[in-house]
Amino acid sequence: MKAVHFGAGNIGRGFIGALLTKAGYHTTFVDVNDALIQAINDKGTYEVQLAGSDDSIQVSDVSGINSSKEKEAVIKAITEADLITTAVGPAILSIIAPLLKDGLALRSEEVNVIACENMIGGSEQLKSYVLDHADEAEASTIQSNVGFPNAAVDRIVPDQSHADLLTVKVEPYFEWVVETAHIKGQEPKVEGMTLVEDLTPYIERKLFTVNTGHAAAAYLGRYKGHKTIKQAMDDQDILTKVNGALKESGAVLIEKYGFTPDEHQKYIDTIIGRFLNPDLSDEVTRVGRGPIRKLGPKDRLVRPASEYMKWTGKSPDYLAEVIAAALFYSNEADEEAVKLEEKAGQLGRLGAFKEIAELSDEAPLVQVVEEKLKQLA
Ligand SMILES: NC(=O)C1=CN([C@@H]2O[C@H](COP(=O)(O)OP(=O)(O)OC[C@H]3O[C@@H](n4cnc5c(N)ncnc54)[C@H](O)[C@@H]3O)[C@@H](O)[C@H]2O)C=CC1
Ligand SMILES: O=P(O)(O)OC[C@H]1O[C@](O)(CO)[C@@H](O)[C@@H]1O
Repeated sequence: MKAVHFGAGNIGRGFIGALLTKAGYHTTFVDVNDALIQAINDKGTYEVQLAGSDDSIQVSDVSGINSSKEKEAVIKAITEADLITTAVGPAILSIIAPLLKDGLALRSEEVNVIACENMIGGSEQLKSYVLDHADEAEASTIQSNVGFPNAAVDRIVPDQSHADLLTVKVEPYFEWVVETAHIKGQEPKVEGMTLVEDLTPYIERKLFTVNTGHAAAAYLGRYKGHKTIKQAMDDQDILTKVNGALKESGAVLIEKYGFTPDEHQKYIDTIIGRFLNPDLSDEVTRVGRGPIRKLGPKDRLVRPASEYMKWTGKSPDYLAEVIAAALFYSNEADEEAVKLEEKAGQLGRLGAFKEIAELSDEAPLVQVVEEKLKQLA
């Protein structure tokens, strides 16, 4: 069996690629990072270290293609693949779409494309980008043959620094949930992949707990000058606020999806334990990366804060403080952080927030964030 995986980064090598290989797939990584691709092809194997133990997994039977240099090779790999996955980041899905379209349009057999990104509806979004580049005949072929099932992926994989470029250290915990609704042909059989009929409760619980809590630690931590998530979480004031933010997002999840308060609290506690893992050094700048995306209307901060107001009628004080801290976020190495600062310079922080979160002056959340901005200023 052959898999093509776009993005040989942290999640690509440390999570999806490792599971695909274990399930018996030869995995071809497609990436634009030449050093990574060369190393994959030179070695044909890499190590995944499990944080907190001496255990590691040797991932073999892998190869790589540099998509900026070898487009025809990528197209060929797509036409031969039994499964296609991505972990490139939400903003890159539109960039890989034209090449993906070229390969998918040549297929006569069914295949599934699973976007493993931190976003709701990632695979469907990728499908729409792919179809944007297809003519009528290509679109018809792709609609008939290609499934784009949505997925949720959860495993903390920090940025890496090892003597071997390919080695990747991951937390032992992982969850990969794929929705069956849009699968074409046979369901993929990958140990560690859970198939569900309705992904919504899984993706929302994950995005609005793991990612909301992580973002809270990152933005509050950065605001107070902490370097890593662990350092931020060891600050009692931040720990209290992260728990507060998760109580607010949790209240919505419990109402909407019927999780019991006890089971949801256990889920939160497990996640807090994961953030405190002493064997993973995760920089607040990695977790806070892309603040404009993270302040978007459907993402991990604004969506739960707005829904908390709607479902409980109460003020989302903790989430609003995290949003305010995010509006103070600064990192000159992060393109979105630079843009956010420019926008805040032009419109003021509240103005920038309204534009990014697509909220009007009258939106109740805007008023709460305004108060929190005054307190942080
Ligand atoms: N790192 C983590 O703990 C987790 C990350 N995710 C999600 O997984 C996705 C990937 O994240 P990471 O692996 O952390 O990022 P990463 O930055 O380590 O990996 C992304 C890879 O995509 C490659 N890439 C960029 N442009 C490309 C293009 N045009 N074609 C092919 N490859 C391209 C990059 O060179 C890089 O190797 C994101 O959506 C992230 O939200 C989800 C769960 C956990
Ligand atoms: O990958 P993103 O969406 O930029 O956000 C970082 C977040 O994603 C993760 O990498 C994995 O869920 C978390 O570590 C963190 O919450």
